[in-house]
Amino acid sequence: MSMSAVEANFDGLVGPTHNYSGLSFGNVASAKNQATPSNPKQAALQGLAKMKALSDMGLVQGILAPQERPDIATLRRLGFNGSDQSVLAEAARQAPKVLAACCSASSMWTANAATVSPSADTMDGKVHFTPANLINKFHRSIEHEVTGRILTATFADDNYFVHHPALPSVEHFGDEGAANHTRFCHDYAQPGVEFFVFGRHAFDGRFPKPTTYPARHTFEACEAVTRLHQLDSDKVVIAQQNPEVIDQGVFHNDVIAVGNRNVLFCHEQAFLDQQAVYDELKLKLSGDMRIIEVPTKSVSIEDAVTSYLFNSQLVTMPDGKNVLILPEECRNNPRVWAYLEQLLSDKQGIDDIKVFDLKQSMANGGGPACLRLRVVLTQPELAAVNPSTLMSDAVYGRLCQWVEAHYRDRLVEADLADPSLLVESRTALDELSQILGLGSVYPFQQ
Ligand SMILES: N=C(N)NCCC[C@H](NC(=O)CCC(=O)O)C(=O)O
Repeated sequence: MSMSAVEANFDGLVGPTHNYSGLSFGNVASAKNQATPSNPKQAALQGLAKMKALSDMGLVQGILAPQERPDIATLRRLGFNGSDQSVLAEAARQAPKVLAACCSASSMWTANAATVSPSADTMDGKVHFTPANLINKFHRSIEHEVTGRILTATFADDNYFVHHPALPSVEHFGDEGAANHTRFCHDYAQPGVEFFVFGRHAFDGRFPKPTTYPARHTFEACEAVTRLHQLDSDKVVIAQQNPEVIDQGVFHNDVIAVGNRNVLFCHEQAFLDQQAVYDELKLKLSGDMRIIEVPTKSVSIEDAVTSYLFNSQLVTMPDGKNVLILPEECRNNPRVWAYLEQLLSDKQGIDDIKVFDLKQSMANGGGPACLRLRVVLTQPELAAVNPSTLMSDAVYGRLCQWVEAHYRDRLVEADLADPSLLVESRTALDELSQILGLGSVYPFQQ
């Protein structure tokens, strides 16, 4: 049986409470931009413009809804009570940082929504999803339940899709999802090699770990997901990230490496035992595997972290050309830009680049690749996806209108306690769940 398959990108729509609260220790941009006023409207429109552009390039583009924020249900679990207004007011008075965490729009970075294994790789021939528990950061650890509901409403048909609950929410199984997962293949429809990257071992003290910043993702989480997704261990590579670069702000592997099909584009300091990682990938993929390694002398770790060169999307156009989708910060860094010009003229396997303005997301450490969850789908699987979640001219127009109608263009921390922001957000999300045909996925709708 021959079957064709495509890689779809499901981007997170930025929610109405997008703000800069400095919540992510180890993420340099998040710390640096704490207390800067944000522009949720611009953030959402920048994200939508990228989605529309990729859809116009002939790629399959999906949309994942944001979460309900402020998260009143979580604030109630933490002991705030009374009316929703008094929950907000008391949280703002007693614990403003907890309130900020319960207002983060961080679910926009859907590279952290889940790990996804295409049906060609799994024993039961279904697409498997495991939402990431994101246990290392409180504001992100409260995402996975609703993420699971949104994924289930998007990929609903259980003939094709399997949804697992998140791993146990303890640091031993810290799981950051697809930000630390890449799938290599020769053809999307054929079995591929799934590449999992972790920051530290939880149960084995023999291995190095970072000393300044946290390693969010564990080896044990990677192994658990490979079991849940029924992957063939001959087609799985699990590698440790270089702890020294985590300590320089590389909080996810997708800040230092990106891969697609048979191409791996990464920095020379990305992995702990770099050559062994390459060897195992080459052995398990078999056939042509292309590794484009960027040396420190061309691009330092600091330049990689500030420009987000590796947080690019590496996409294959319908004509087979490989294109890097980059944030504007790459063009603003002369060393990174010179490297990119060289890369294109060397013809090493990347044929073109496209640059996007994603400043609102970038200021919280989220580049083009953070904003998308990749889902490889066969034609029948694609036909089974909730059609309202797929980008089109009509959906784009409708969503831009929706953002214009409901979003503010300025938000500072003090605004998070504003009871009208809660009303605005719920009104917007209620309408959005209808536009995207999701049913009742939010706590306020239950
Ligand atoms: N690399 C990938 N795939 N994702 C980027 C996630 C950025 C996110 N930032 C934040 O959550 C900052 C929120 C704040 O500080 O307000 C994080 O650190 O988890």
